[in-house]
Amino acid sequence: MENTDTIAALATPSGESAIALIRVTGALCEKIAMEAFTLAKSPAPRHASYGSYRDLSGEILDDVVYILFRGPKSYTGEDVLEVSCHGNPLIATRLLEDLLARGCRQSDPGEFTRRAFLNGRMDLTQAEAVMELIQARSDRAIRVANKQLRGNFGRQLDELKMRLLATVATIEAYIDFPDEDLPPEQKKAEIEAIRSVLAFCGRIIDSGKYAAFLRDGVKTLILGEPNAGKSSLLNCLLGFERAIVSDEPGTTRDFIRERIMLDGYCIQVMDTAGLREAANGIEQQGIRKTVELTEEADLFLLVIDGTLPAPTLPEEVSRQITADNCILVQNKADLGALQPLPSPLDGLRRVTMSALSGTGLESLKSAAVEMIDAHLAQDQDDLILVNARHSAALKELSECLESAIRNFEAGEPAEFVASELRGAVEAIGRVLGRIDNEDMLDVLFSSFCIGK
Ligand SMILES: Nc1nc2c(c(=O)[nH]1)N(C=O)[C@@H](CNc1ccc(C(=O)N[C@@H](CCC(=O)O)C(=O)O)cc1)CN2
Ligand SMILES: Nc1nc2c(ncn2[C@@H]2O[C@H](COP(=O)(O)OP(=O)(O)OP(=O)(O)O)[C@@H](O)[C@H]2O)c(=O)[nH]1
Ligand SMILES: [Mg+2]
Repeated sequence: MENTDTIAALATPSGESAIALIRVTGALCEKIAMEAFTLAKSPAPRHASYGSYRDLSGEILDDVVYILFRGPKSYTGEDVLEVSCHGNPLIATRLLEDLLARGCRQSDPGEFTRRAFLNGRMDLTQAEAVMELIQARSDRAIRVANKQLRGNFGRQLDELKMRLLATVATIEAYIDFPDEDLPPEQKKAEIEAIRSVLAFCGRIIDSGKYAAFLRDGVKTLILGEPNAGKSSLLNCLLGFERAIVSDEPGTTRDFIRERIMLDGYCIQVMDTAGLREAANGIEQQGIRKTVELTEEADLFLLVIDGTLPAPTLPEEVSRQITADNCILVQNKADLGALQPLPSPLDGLRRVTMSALSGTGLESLKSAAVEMIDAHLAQDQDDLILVNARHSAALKELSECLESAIRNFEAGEPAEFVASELRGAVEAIGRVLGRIDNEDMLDVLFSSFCIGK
């Protein structure tokens, strides 16, 4: 086996805490446990024991709880020793130093999970899900990462692989009989089968957009004329006074970004400079930035002062707005009679509210969640946290499949089509982690925390 050395790391954040956990994995675990806890025989596997940890000089460092997992029934698939000490960073550091003195090496980032992967405990999509889970910023992101950690994506890819291999088998069965061709009916069915794999692949690639929502939050831009109450709305959504509010038009110049949670979604809300033509100098720069931001926004909250005639939006902005991605917030409803809406604004979903008093805020929140559910989020059940590595491999896979379909239809030799499909099967294998490239693993696992 390539990983024979024993590695150790603090698995909990450094700093004062109730308990700190140090994890060790590799061949030395059992020996270390017996020596540090002065045991006559090996501790029962997967059994929590209380004991005094003595360093190499025999001094007691702390009274701890420890567990020895015997490989392969452990997180990494090798022997694992976990030591929970009192959560003083000085104690944890001394324990770790003693483990190093006993022959362990400080682990690299992600090295425990890398070993779990290399020892066949999980495929690469599951290893990636571990990191997604740790970094998830919303309940929904956690739910999706958890599914992926349980092997959801891997199973879907396996299914695609089986379907392609079935087609390869059918095609190859005819290679041995040069005088016989695949019957046209069957050829059609096989091409259909490849097409359905291709479509599935396309859906996974497309869901990358939603994966980005889960990772970074739905990018939501608060837009509108100066003084409409955009900054008041931001403050109202956040529940604290984040942005400066004043009755002077042109108050907000630089955009302000904050995160909120709405029904398990992470929302990245941005308050922007009010749009108007008369502006100059710094305000004009702020407006240019607002227009730039509209290009990458997922959702718009268009705020208007409901008591004034509705504004006309700059063309670059109105181009980005549709009934599927924009909520019209008719603000200042507390001031009484609201002006009628001109077209095309009357086609937008509308919420009447007062950012000053908070009336209508709940309707705005539910309208936003409904819009995300209906138009932005898709296929939530089978969702995958698509990353750049997956997209690249899936695009390669799609190209193999497209080319196989083309050549199959053009009547190219069966061997040729079959070999292209085998190429596609290999591309699936690469997503799962059957890879020939250590460097790629280095890059992937280096983004993990130490001790994970
Ligand atoms: N103390 C502790 N808590 C932890 C972890 C850990 O490593 N240690 N984990 C680390 O991320 C997560 C849990 N993941 C784990 C995954 C597999 C095994 C394990 O021992 N698997 C064995 C036995 C399975 C069984 O008994 O059903 C196996 O798969 O063979 C342990 C933890 C979160 N909490
Ligand atoms: N009555 C009433 N006043 C409001 C409401 N919302 C905002 N205002 C007032 O409208 C003025 C402008 O509010 P802001 O939130 O600063 O407006 P803005 O859209 O951010 O303005 P700029 O940053 O200049 O583009 C302030 O005096 C607010 O107190 C509301 O719902 N009702
Ligand atoms: Mg403002």
